[in-house]
Amino acid sequence: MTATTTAGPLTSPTHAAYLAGQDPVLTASDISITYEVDPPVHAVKGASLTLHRGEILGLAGESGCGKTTLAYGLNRLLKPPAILRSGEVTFHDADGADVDVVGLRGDALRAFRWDKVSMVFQGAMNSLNPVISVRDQLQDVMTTHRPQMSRAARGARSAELLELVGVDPVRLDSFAHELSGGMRQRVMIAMALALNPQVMIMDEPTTALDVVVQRGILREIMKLREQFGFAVVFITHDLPMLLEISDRIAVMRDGEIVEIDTAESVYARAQHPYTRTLLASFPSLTGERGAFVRGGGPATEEGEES
Ligand SMILES: Nc1ncnc2c1ncn2[C@@H]1O[C@H](COP(=O)(O)OP(=O)(O)OP(=O)(O)O)[C@@H](O)[C@H]1O
Repeated sequence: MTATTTAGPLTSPTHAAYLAGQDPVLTASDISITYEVDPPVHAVKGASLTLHRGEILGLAGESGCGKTTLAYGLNRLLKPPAILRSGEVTFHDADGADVDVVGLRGDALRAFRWDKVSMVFQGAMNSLNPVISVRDQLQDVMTTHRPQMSRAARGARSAELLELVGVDPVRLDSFAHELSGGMRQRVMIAMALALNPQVMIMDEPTTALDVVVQRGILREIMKLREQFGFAVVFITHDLPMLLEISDRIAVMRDGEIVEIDTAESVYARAQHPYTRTLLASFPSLTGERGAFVRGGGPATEEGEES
């Protein structure tokens, strides 16, 4: 299989066939982001991506290649010294409206974040507020974004959210230090799910966790995606993990997306030398792949990680 373009990321006819039936939910074109430090760091250079409704798009690449910066750009979370130098981001709402994300300001921007596109940040499990209970942290999201919701409805939704992510609602009264790392991360995912977003951006959501806990959480994310149909941008340097969970994979190097294809094509016929180097750097890929997460088995229960 040969590359279809000389400029832009490498891709394949398999990818073109995959795209045929897809409905975009988020389109980013020609995104360039610079950290205005001395000397400036051009962290993202003309990256374009389309995320489709309900798909898991993996964003792979070594540490420092610009994955987090691009994700922040998609969700308008960049802070100085980061500057979006060029590019457009369009959110294609399920109600049919196209939203110019770069142009959003004030209340419209606050309403967009969490409501339409939510994010699970790198190291998020350590960003739970230590002096506020899980209940209050979950309810905070609803009080801010759904002020019309009754107290009873917020309470019921908080319990439901914990159940959805595989945490016993008895934990609503817990504080962060009383929870395992896996449980904390599940709570962060519950917060990101709270408003039924159409897109979730997950930046290394399981990297700090041991492998069994990691697997349990990945299975939960895939199950929730099936159930609610949100799309996911899943960011990690762990390419084998992405091969298991993603529909498509974009490979980023030095601020550019160098290859984008279906997970199957990346695994079987990676075209870019950098993608091949990344694949070769994971010896585990020579063995069985995907059996654990995709192959089912019981979802991880709370007790498994305590
Ligand atoms: N606040 C900052 N000021 C200056 N440069 C920065 C800043 N934050 C990130 N960078 C630089 O921008 C580039 C991209 O960083 P980014 O964190 O987006 O990469 P990444 O692929 O997400 O890596 P990691 O997985 O380690 O987070 C790197 O060269 C990084 O050093």
